Amino acid sequence: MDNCITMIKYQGLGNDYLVLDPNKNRVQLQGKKIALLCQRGFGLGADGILYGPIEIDGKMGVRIFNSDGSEAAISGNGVRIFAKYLMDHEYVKEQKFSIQTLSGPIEVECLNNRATEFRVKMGKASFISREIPVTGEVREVINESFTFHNKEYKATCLTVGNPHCIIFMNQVTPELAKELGPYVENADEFPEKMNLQICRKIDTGNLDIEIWERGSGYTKASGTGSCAAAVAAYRLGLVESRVNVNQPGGMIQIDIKDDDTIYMTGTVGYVADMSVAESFFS
Ligand SMILES: N[C@@H](CCC[C@H](N)C(=O)O)C(=O)O
Repeated sequence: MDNCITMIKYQGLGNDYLVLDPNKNRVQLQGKKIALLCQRGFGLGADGILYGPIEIDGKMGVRIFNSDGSEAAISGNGVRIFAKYLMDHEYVKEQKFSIQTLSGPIEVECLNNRATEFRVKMGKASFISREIPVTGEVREVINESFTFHNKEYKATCLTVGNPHCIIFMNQVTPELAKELGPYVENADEFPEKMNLQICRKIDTGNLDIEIWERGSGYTKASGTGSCAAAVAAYRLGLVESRVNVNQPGGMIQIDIKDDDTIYMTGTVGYVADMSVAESFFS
């Protein structure tokens, strides 16, 4: 049998990631191999891969890859999952610590003794076109008309370390997210592509979203997507500063502070240790 590489699968509200620890496996990650590993037919199946702990800017960090092999600067569910991995494998012993990502340092706090719930300081959002990015003159992209798949939509775009497009609707369904998602993800107005959340306001404390992720497609949950939907709804005066974001995989709670700092609270779960054929990496 091939020499095996160990990977550990976790999920955050059904948004599943494989953790590959280079300190335990001598392997190099390549984009096309990531896509193969994440396939749910020929591979292990996952929405992405978390590669770490590695050093980023001199601190303990993680690199985040989508299932198509593209790299993301940040993943909300991914950060909670990686925080659990670090505690499960005794890289950290404190309840509060920081994880370095390509989007910068992310402060996490473990909320229980089983390391299955975390509160994460996700930083601040920006609606400024140049920072998201969205093409055209520099402006805040709020309730702006876009045409996707020959139909006009009002969309609010923002970055929470990665780019998000929020479209409020009276009804959200997986089918609509899957139909609209690829057009939004690859629209010419979004030079670094785009994550889409279609969003329905339930009341001033609850939203319902369906998700199409840049580089991963339809997923059951998104931490950054939850942050983006909550902040967009708050900016539009639709919700209070504490919002439960409901999605197919469960609920993520978002708190927006007076200084606009976003906090995300949500659960994570261990799934399995997996031995992977070395041929996946050669
Ligand atoms: N599921 C993640 C988002 C992962 C990154 C996203 N696909 C991107 O490319 O920006 C989350 O929980 O935030």
